[in-house]
Amino acid sequence: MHAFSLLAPAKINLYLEIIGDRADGFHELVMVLQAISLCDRVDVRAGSTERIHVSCDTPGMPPETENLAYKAAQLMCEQFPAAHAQFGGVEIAIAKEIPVAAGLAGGSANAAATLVGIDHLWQLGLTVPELQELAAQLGSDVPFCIAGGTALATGRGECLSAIGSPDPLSVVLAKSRVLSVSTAWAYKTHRQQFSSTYVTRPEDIETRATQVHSGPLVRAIAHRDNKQIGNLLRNDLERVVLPEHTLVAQLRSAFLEQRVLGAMMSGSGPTVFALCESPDRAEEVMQAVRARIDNPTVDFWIAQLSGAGVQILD
Ligand SMILES: C[C@@](CO)(OP(=O)(O)O)[C@H](O)COP(=O)(O)OP(=O)(O)OC[C@H]1O[C@@H](n2ccc(N)nc2=O)[C@H](O)[C@@H]1O
Ligand SMILES: Nc1ncnc2c1ncn2[C@@H]1O[C@H](COP(=O)(O)OP(=O)(O)O)[C@@H](O)[C@H]1O
Repeated sequence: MHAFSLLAPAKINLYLEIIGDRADGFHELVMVLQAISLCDRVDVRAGSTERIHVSCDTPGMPPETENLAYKAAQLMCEQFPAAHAQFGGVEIAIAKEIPVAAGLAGGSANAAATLVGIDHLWQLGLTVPELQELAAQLGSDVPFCIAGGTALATGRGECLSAIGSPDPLSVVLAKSRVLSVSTAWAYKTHRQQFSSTYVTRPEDIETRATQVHSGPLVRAIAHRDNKQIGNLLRNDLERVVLPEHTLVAQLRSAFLEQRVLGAMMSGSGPTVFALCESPDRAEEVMQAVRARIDNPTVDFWIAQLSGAGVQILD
């Protein structure tokens, strides 16, 4: 085959606790990451020349060589020069459904799909852990995007362990088109304001990760206790983003007024999500929040929690 089409799912964070600083300048995290059914489509095909080419149907994307999919292809060319020489360059076409810079890991998902697509195109037969190791060189969230589903993520987000999966609950997403939050800014501001609470001893970091792994949220997920899952959502970055961006805080409150299972900002935002028991309930909640917020810059989506990662389409 000279071409593969892949689905690249977005993620939400059900849990994001900032534990401390890392020597590499990043933050030590404990997260529960959850794939959702909102997907980009990534087409990867053999190129007619040696070069990498990335096209995308969405305006406002970074220059081609800054695209995370380009960086993923470049990494594969560097790591597998013989396959690159044998099969030539790659052409990548991205059809975006996942909003850009939303806290939903759209770019990371595109990079993960590119790694999987090139693995197939060049018949490398890489394992999931091998793909995840390459993915970690591209960004903290990229390893998760390879296999998706539900996972506990530690380190800077790249160390993954499997946990149970929740019911395929419905999720309403809301994001303003005019708001953007820099991930680097969010973490830096958190450090400036809250580093006095950071844990520094490696054994304490380990203990905290273990506590979350065997703790209430992971148990609620394993028992499919939807009410508890909603109650136990946590995102430490809300402490810096909500005071700065009142619309994010308003969306979160408007969802909670609808008595959803739970509502929270995803990642560094600005997307806010709400968990609902069914697609009908999600539709009802979306209509009510849209009317309540009455802001034409806010877009809404309905999706489902998903057990999938990057998928190759037939
Ligand atoms: C906040 C989260 C939560 O899932 O997601 P998004 O909001 O980006 O979707 C992630 O931690 C983002 O992951 P990702 O978007 O892959 O981040 P990276 O490119 O690796 O890092 C972007 C910047 O965020 C900061 N960063 C990221 C991860 C981490 N553990 N500590 C950090 O301090 C660093 O300043 C880094 O330069
Ligand atoms: N393929 C891509 N899709 C989306 N954004 C990308 C992509 N490649 C690079 N980016 C850049 O990555 C940044 C983060 O975007 P994205 O991955 O969508 O969100 P987030 O990191 O908030 O989850 C954006 O500012 C965008 O310029």
